[in-house]
Amino acid sequence: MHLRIDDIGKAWGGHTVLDGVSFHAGEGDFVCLLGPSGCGKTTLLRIVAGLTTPDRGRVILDGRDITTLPARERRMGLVFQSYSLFPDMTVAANIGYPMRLRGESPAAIATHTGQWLERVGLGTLAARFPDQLSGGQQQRVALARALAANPSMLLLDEPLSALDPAIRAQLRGEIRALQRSLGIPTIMVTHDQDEALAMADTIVCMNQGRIEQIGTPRCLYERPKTRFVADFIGHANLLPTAFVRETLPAFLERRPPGPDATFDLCLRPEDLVVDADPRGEGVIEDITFLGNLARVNVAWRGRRILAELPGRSPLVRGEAVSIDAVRGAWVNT
Ligand SMILES: Nc1ncnc2c1ncn2[C@@H]1O[C@H](COP(=O)(O)OP(=O)(O)OP(=O)(O)O)[C@@H](O)[C@H]1O
Repeated sequence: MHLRIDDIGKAWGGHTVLDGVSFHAGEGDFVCLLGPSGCGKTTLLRIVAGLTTPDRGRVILDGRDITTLPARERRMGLVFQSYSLFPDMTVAANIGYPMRLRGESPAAIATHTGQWLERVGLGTLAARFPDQLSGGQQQRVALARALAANPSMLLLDEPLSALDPAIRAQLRGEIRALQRSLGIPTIMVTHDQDEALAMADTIVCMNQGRIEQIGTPRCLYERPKTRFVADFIGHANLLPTAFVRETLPAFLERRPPGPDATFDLCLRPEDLVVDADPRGEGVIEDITFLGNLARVNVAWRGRRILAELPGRSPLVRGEAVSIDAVRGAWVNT
């Protein structure tokens, strides 16, 4: 299966929500639509699902234009933030529901339901009702129900955001492992950058209805193209070129910015080297010991820099330091 989104536009009541959005999801890809609240992620997912009609552009699945195809004919598995299970059906009946719709025999439904229950780790809970399950268990049921319909794609809208952090982290891994074993192309909406970095093969980073950048998690973190991406994914210390020229001349010589544009240097907290130095121009404002690393705020010529230093840093608050950068990315502003 291969999905191509081509130049999608959508407005609600004269307000543009999506403006020329294009990307593709290949065989087995896990794509995250990442961006702040209101940037159009859910609208885009609903357009893929066939629940919202775009004003312009096309949705192409395996070479076939499905832009106007009704949702029920698209065979897409959907999981939303709210669990949306049938409250008066047991776990087994919820999972078996799409198979019943397809007219499978009771024996086949029982066998397949059992297999799905095992796959999502709920083998012992088949007879329970949704209100007797934790949030994480309910999302596993929702996932199994979506997959039991044998969908061509899996579409997930903030499936983990109602769960507490420990379950969330565990389910991230489980969803990814299941998705990989099935090889089913998946699009997940999230506003959580950690979730996108941990789960995605490809991140589509959106801002105000447009795509800012598409790439692997590593690419977006290491080489953000815009200020928005640098700020939205991870922590970014953004330094204007003139400031870099004065403070990090050796770095500037090694890694000059490109021509004919305005650039800031994006330094991630772990890109910095901070050393005790009585003649240094930085001052440690604050230091937090985190076991395997120390997080420090440094006042540096009127700026505030966040650095993460490996190991058990001997630096103390108020100490003078010198600052250097081991790597960094130039970001167009
Ligand atoms: N059915 C609708 N009618 C009118 N406006 C809508 C409708 N659906 C979405 N919008 C508006 O479109 C914009 C984008 O909404 P959308 O839900 O796609 O964003 P989002 O990035 O998923 O945000 P969130 O993470 O908050 O859900 C918002 O301003 C929203 O109010």
